[in-house]
Amino acid sequence: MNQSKEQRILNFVLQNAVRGDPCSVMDTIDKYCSQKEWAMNVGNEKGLILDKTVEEANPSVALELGTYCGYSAVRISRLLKAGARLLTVEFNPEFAAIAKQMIEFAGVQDKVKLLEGPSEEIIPQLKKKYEVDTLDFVFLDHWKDRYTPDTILLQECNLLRKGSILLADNIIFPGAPDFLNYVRKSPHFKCTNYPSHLEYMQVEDAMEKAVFLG
Ligand SMILES: CCCNc1ncnc2c1ncn2[C@@H]1O[C@H](/C=C/CNC(=O)c2cc(-c3ccc(F)cc3)cc(O)c2O)[C@H](C)[C@H]1O
Ligand SMILES: [Mg+2]
Repeated sequence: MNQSKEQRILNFVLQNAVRGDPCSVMDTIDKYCSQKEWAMNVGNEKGLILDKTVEEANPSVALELGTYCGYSAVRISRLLKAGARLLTVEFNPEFAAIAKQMIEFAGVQDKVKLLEGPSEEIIPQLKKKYEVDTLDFVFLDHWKDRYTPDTILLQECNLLRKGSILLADNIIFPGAPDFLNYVRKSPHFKCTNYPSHLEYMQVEDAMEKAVFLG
């Protein structure tokens, strides 16, 4: 059975990156996806915006929706302080298996908990099953039409506190128009837009930061 693109990306990392070195893993994925096969990792340009937002949040507990191959899970978790953790949610078993290997190869497995399943099922379990009080940082990078329902669900589950930082990828391309409308119109969020480019392409994209005001 021939390999998937995601399997080829993982194999390229296993053969070319430095085990235990998150930056080497990120750089190797970016090299493969810019030179050989495009893939929807957040990439290095928007990755820098992600880095700065994670550093601003300095989270004890972070959540990522849409693990895919684990690129942003590695990127986020490398910045976490001792004892801090990232919960990352992926419902496709093949991608979850690839991401798990990517996270372990990068050596960040002690900071990352990969939760396999749909976000709408997992979010309501975070408090009781995963011992979460509130989330300090949330990275939204899953199906774009799920950003809004999951943001509403996070509020309904009391998982956000005054100052919780949400960061959403792909505001322009593929776009998340209903999410943009929702957070910008909501009195409960203070929004900031960060223009950038689509990963590995010269196409406009942007990220949106939405700080929960309580
Ligand atoms: C209903 C279940 C919801 N709950 C869920 N619960 C758990 N996991 C979920 C849920 N919904 C989805 N996932 C997982 O997250 C991942 C999905 C990621 C989606 N990302 C994009 O679609 C995108 C496209 C482009 C793009 C740009 C230009 C192009 F030309 C083409 C594509 C660029 C980008 O940066 C992009 O992030 C993964 C594949 C999928 O299994
Ligand atoms: Mg994305």
